[in-house]
Amino acid sequence: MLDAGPAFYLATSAFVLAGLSWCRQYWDNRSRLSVPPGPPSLPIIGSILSLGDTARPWLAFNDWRSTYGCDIVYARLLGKPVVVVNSEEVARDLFDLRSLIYSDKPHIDPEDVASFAVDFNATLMPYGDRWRLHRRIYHQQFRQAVIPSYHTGLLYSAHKMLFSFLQDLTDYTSHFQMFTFSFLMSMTYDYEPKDKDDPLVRIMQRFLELEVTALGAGAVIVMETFPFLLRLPTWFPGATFKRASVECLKAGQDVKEIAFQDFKERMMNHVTRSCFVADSMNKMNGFEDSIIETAIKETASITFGAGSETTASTILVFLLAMVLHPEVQAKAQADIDRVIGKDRLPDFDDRPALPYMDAILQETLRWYPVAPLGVPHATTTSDIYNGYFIPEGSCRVDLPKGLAMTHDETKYPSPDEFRPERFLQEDGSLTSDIVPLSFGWGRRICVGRYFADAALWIAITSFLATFLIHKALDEYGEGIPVIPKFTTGVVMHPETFPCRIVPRFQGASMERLTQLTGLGLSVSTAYEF
Ligand code: HEM
Repeated sequence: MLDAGPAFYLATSAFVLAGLSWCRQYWDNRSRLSVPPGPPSLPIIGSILSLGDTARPWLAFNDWRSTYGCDIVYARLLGKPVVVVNSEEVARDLFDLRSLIYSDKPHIDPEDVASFAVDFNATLMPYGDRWRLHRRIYHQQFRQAVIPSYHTGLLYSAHKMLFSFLQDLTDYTSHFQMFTFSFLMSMTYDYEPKDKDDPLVRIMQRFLELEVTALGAGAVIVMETFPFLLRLPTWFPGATFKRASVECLKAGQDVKEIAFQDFKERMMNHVTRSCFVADSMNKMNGFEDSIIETAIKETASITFGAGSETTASTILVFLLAMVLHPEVQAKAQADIDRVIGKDRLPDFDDRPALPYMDAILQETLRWYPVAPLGVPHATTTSDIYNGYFIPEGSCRVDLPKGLAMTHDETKYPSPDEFRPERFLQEDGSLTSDIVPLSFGWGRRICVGRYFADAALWIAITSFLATFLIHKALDEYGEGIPVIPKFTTGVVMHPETFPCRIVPRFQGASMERLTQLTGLGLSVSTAYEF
């Protein structure tokens, strides 16, 4: 090789020079390139004034798309660079095709107590080895192929939800919440919560509340990505925030340890069945390897937070759509009666024969995505996209899928209307559009999406098979109008609305439901509220 001669050295030098010249040109271009268009920026506050309703930033993000005529918009918000991705095409290009650059998450200041409180949450975890291990554990348990193994458990939780409705036809929010608590706790720890006050549920909820509303996921995302949201309102003074951080740290310990230790004790006594923790510990040798055991403990503790509010909120959106659209409800119930009849309840085997129910589910996810901003991604290096410079590191890349993507008029005409038909072909079969938009993108796409899909389908189909929902009546017997209003936050849901839920069939009773479910449930074993 050393004797390769002048030709070799000349070729090598030419190659190196060409490389250097390319790099030079690249850096020169980069320094000349501008960031994507966006709202005017003032010193210190950046573009906050252009946001309008700061509690619903996705509305402004969506407007910026037409104002700046671009699907990718750049803004500085109180010193933080934010790149807003406003179309499916750009999201696919960046998050799917350039996932190596766009899979990080906004970094939480390590000095902050909050960073310890939520550092085991995969949703917020920096892109790296720890996240990869967590993702592998989730993937093993939630990949599409294993979802049928959860069907029996999901069906059981859905049937319990029906019993709860028969007991109390008014408290629909609690029934949907309890449905999610039931399937998440039994799927994760083989633990069946007795009621909303169940001690393990309370521990999980306490952490979730602190994480979402007081501190963690919600506030950290808000703090890191939309700090203007924190600075504007007066109800979030610094002292409260510090106290909440410490509380969240303690709650985070509880959420990891208590349910896991409870599970281990039951396992020692050989009274546990297959579930997320049991299967992961067995498959990955968690009993021998403390790093694996810790990762399983952490991943398990997050399933409740990641899956409960998102799923229950989506079912509430469905309920709102049904009260506003009796014609959709009637069509779905006619389908259910035709396929299933009245002598049994829906099962997962019925799903292929009920495309209209799937269309309702897809339309629900599209109409009001419950996580309209998704969870922000961050770039690990700078990038050039379509001639625009995307800054490195601290750049937060947001996903306002709430409106820009799921309400894209070219793809979904009259996007504010609830029309399940948009997901059906002329012959009544489903289109290939499955709205993955609600579940994120690329390597960080929601790892529980197939599981959530199964849970949502069985919940809404079982509900429509058994109950009717109407407008509530005023004192004159007139229907009370329902005006949709939504909470704000990282996960949002419809505010409580008046409605009247009634059993579909005469003679619907606990006994009849016991017969139909075949699970031996009775008044005494249904949830108590
Ligand atoms: C309707 C229900 C659900 C919705 C709308 C939803 C939505 C999302 C979204 C938007 C993300 C962020 C994706 C991104 O960063 O691009 C996410 C991440 C995640 N979700 Fe879900 N989710 C749902 C249910 C669930 C369930 C049932 C589970 C688990 C049992 C789950 C577990 C997770 C986890 C672990 C992540 C973090 C993934 C990662 O960063 O690698 N989700 N979800």
